[in-house]
Amino acid sequence: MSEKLIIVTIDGPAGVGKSTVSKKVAAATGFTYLDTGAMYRAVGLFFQEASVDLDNISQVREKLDMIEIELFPATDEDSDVGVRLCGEDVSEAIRTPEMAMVASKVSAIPVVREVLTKIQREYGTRGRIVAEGRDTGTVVFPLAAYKFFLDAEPRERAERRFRQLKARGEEADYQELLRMTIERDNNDRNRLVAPLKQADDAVLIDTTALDVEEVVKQILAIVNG
Ligand SMILES: Nc1ncnc2c1ncn2[C@@H]1O[C@H](COP(=O)(O)OP(=O)(O)OP(=O)(O)O)[C@@H](O)[C@H]1O
Ligand SMILES: Nc1ccn([C@H]2C[C@H](O)[C@@H](COP(=O)(O)O)O2)c(=O)n1
Repeated sequence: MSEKLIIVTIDGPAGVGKSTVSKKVAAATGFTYLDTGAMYRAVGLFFQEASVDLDNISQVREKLDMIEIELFPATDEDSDVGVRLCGEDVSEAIRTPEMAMVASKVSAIPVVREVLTKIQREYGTRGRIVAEGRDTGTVVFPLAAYKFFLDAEPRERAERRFRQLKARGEEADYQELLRMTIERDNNDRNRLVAPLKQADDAVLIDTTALDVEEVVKQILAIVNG
């Protein structure tokens, strides 16, 4: 496969470190980072603000047709990618734990996945992409050159999110974060459409006892061959 078409996928459950690791891998390889979760979060915010009844598929379809999502690069390795929703910068609004739960709910709606997967694949045609999410290696880019599945114990992932929120000076309740992590895992793993699972040809990395740099090093050792 020509180098320009290479895609790297990094999937895994909530709070495992996908975004952090993907940004570092993208920076190290000069690839573009694609945060597919940000798209689901943006759709969740749009639906919440428009009071969309998620069980009303015709209303969901109608509102989906109105959505314009634009991702723009993070200002630095430690910040999240920016997102404009219908022209409005919602980069911070989509990053709350509550919005993560809304995103997890809307991501179970087939037509939402259909629309966002199409957009994600359009990004992929450019090649040299590090895509992270739940289904990037199983559904979005099944022919990706390198696939990784990051995992860690739920308590460790909730602890990581707790430390992340505290470092941002935000209020955080560990027990609530653990509950939300487990709920999101159940939603993402058990939904009928594009459930969270390791692609058969993905490299599994249990990050429970690894730090960020150790995970990035393992990935780059494979990608750089
Ligand atoms: N291997 C690791 N060891 C310790 N901390 C980690 C590790 N990987 C990531 N972290 C930290 O865990 C926190 C959550 O990471 P990140 O936001 O990248 O997770 P995520 O998988 O993208 O989560 P979500 O799917 O909920 O968006 C961050 O503060 C990050 O620095
Ligand atoms: N490829 C993806 C990415 C994300 N989702 C859903 C499931 C997550 O709980 C939610 C938020 O994602 P995050 O920003 O936490 O990675 O969006 C999905 O179904 N498929």
